[in-house]
Amino acid sequence: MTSSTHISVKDIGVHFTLGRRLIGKPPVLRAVDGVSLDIPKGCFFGLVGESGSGKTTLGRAMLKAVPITTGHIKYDDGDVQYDIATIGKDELKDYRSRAQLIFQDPYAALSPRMTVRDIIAEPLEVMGITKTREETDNRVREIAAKCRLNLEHLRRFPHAFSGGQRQRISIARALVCEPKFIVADESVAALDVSIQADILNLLKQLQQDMDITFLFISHDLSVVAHTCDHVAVMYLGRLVETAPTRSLFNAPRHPYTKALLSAIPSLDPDDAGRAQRLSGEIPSPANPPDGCRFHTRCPHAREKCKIDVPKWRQMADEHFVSCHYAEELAEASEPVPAG
Ligand SMILES: Nc1ncnc2c1ncn2[C@@H]1O[C@H](COP(=O)(O)OP(=O)(O)OP(=O)(O)O)[C@@H](O)[C@H]1O
Repeated sequence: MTSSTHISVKDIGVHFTLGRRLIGKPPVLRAVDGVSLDIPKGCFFGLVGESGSGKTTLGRAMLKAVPITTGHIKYDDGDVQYDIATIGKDELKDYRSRAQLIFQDPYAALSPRMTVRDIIAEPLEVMGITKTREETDNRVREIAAKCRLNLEHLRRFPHAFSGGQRQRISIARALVCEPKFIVADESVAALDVSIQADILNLLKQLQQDMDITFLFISHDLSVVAHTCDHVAVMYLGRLVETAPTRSLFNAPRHPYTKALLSAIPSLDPDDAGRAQRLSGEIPSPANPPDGCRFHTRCPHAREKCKIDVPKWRQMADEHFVSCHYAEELAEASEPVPAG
């Protein structure tokens, strides 16, 4: 972990035990299975993959919101250093004020019986960050203004607001304690495209103004292209590729990344026939394929892919991939313009 690394994830596993068995061990679902990655300070770091690939579970592990089965997560914001996997109760309380989650669904996340002022103020009060009502109100007004909410909004209840406005309330609540690290889980997925752009711009602005490190989870690569500095691609509990956004979009190395990129709708009619559609469903993480986990859906899979787990290899500056045939396949890739 270098001094500019904010979060360093080393070989993290999150395993869920499924049901009970009278005889023998119950089945185990490895939602995250040996993931390592570094998120630099101030980075807007994207995590992408299909539904069920383990993105939410990995994000929650970084917030210590799910039990971590194996590995370590080193957190260093310059003031404190913690290992999130083994963090104690008192340190966890402090960590909760430094690391926050922005939820996917702005409709479900906000209590309908609380005013917007109280929704935003709650984390300050729960963590004991402010001592007087005046102090709390000042902090609430300050963050509300940054999130483009006005004083009139603060007196109302969430049902009076549109999806985009509710997401701004969720963001204000997540940022009121001035966190250093944010996990934004599909934070724009439930919104109309025009509102999505508005919220993404707001998140980027806040990230720069407040010097926050972001883990931005999305299944939508077109959103990631315009927002993130660096991207990790996840498949069935493991990372298959990580790279700076431009490098990932211009020279994708893993067949899974290529398939995700080619599924982005293009305005160019000449591109219509080029999509390498992903065939089949993602297998269950309770019973993953041997060898390369993607081999059952990979158009380039060979015998080796069914047997040997591919090594994590560096292909270019900060560009890593786990595919036996990444060099060969790279030559056949079609660049996709990044944002
Ligand atoms: N508490 C749990 N108990 C058992 N299995 C779980 C639990 N939480 C998640 N899973 C399983 O772990 C796997 C990964 O789920 P996860 O939600 O992390 O994926 P995801 O990539 O974020 O997908 P989505 O975009 O649909 O949220 C899935 O198979 C899911 O069913």
